[in-house]
Amino acid sequence: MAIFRQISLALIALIAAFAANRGRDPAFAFHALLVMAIAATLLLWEVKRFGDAIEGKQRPAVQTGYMDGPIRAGVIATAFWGLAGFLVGTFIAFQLAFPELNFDWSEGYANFGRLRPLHTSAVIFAFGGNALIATSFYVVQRTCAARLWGGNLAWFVFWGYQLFIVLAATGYLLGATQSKEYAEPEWYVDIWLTIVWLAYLAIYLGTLVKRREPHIYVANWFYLAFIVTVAMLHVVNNLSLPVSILGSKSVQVFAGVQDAMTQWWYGHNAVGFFLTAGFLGMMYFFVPKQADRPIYSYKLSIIHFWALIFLYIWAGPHHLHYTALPDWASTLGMVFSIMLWMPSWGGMINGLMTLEGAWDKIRTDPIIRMFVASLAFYGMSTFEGPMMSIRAVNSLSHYTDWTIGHVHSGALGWNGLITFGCLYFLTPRLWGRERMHSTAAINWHFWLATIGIVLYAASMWVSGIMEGLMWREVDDQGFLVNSFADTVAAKFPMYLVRATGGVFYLAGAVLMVWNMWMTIRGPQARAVIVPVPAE
Ligand code: HEM
Ligand code: HEM
Ligand SMILES: [Cu+2]
Repeated sequence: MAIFRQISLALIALIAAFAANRGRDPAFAFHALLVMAIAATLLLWEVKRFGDAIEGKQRPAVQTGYMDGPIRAGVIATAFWGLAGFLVGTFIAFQLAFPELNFDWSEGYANFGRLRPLHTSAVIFAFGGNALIATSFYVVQRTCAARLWGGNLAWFVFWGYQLFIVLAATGYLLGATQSKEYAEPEWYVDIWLTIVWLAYLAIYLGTLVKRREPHIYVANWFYLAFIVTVAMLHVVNNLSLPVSILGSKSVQVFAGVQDAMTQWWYGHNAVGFFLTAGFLGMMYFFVPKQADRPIYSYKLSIIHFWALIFLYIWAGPHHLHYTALPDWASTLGMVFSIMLWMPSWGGMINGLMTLEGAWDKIRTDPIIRMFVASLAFYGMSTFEGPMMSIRAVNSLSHYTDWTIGHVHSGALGWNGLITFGCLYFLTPRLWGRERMHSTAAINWHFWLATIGIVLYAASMWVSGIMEGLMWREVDDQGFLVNSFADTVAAKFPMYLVRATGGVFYLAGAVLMVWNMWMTIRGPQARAVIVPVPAE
């Protein structure tokens, strides 16, 4: 086996070296070099291990308890990419307020157009994705009373996913993009992600199959729906033909309005299954755990699960109102979006009511407070979304900052806060510490993040509705009153407020990373935590 691995690594390094030499554009050549360097390093490491094994230097792997190594790595990666993504978000927020920040010397690498997809991918896929993979590995083992299936395959998923992130991010900076929002990476990066994702699915299913608990806890349903659906969305939306096997550019197999519809079927369900179903999986495990209460209603969780899965898939056309899309499709998207309000609030109510009998914890436990605020923002953005999907409302909100505000009340409020709560839950447990280093710092983080979100959302509502109304304004002769540049100038104060919100949010995250660092460095808890078969 070892010799087989070494031969494969050597072959990969060789092919990558050839591709780097013949690559047609800088992004492709750089990525080939990167893959070559990684394969060569792994090869050296393999050879060294091989030598150590022969000399009998290797210690036997610890085979007790759960497989928590990749989860610890995932917790660190989540915090790291979170910081990177928020930092870039704050920087592009300042770029929108002060265009001079698009420096001449960084034109073509760090101008707004290149950094914006870097931000969206960093926060959604790197921060959110690592949080989902790490928590899902934690939850599936605890609720199935089984170690992860596939052994070191979990490490392959962790490192393979980080490689995907680095390929995507450096690709954007070097100008490789297929120009599909939230699906910018080019063909070879997509193929790599497909391989990693199928391994992730195999681990998850394998662990469920070998479970020692007869019952499959509902959190696993949500995680599984997320993994399966994202695989399907990713493959279909990225069907494209490379122009050359030695270049990054590719051409979509769909054209025109079919391409647009496929893209927003993907884009909307990335929200529905990546940013919602997966995060609901988190909610169903970590909220009851932290509150020390059973979930409010198991029946409700099953009903809203199936309703959510069935309705989300049809709502994509609300991103394409008033386009070449046929009216019936646009109406269909609108109707399903409005119906979607009910299962969304079903989830929120189930999470919030789990605190029944433990409401006092909102006052005393800052982690619970984060979960509650997160659910409140989930409720808010899933009320706003159905409203914005109504064609008449969308004719005002579309293309404006209202959409940006909607995105971030969901992203910063719901996804961000629940992830922070989970990181605070996991860090002491995974490193065998009694508790987080500083509870006061968690409290501060909560307030900094909340103020940041409020500044962000409020400024974008004002600026969005203002610019929407300014675009529509006509004089008594029917001529437009405002030029486009007028609306941009009018938005300046709101852009400042939004960027300030970003600084608050980022500051909270810095505090969290410090707190995690101090916890991990701190003394081991006296009573060593013994793994419990099923929680
Ligand atoms: C410090 C925190 C953050 C700041 C300051 C920030 C700022 C920004 C800015 C300035 C834009 C571009 C808006 C435009 O083009 O007009 C943007 C877009 C976006 N951000 Fe953030 N962001 C932050 C955190 C996040 C997080 C945590 C997520 C997701 C989990 C997120 C997801 C997105 C998405 C999806 C878009 C694209 C929106 C669209 O095209 O409609 N952001 N962000
Ligand atoms: C019932 C639930 C929801 C519905 C019906 C809904 C509906 C909508 C609508 C109508 C738009 C504006 C489309 C446009 O005018 O271009 C939109 C944009 C968006 N929403 Fe939601 N939303 C929901 C929940 C959420 C949540 C919870 C999040 C984040 C966690 C989210 C993230 C986004 C993003 C990222 C966009 C911007 C897409 C783009 O780049 O243009 N949505 N949503
Ligand atoms: Cu949508």
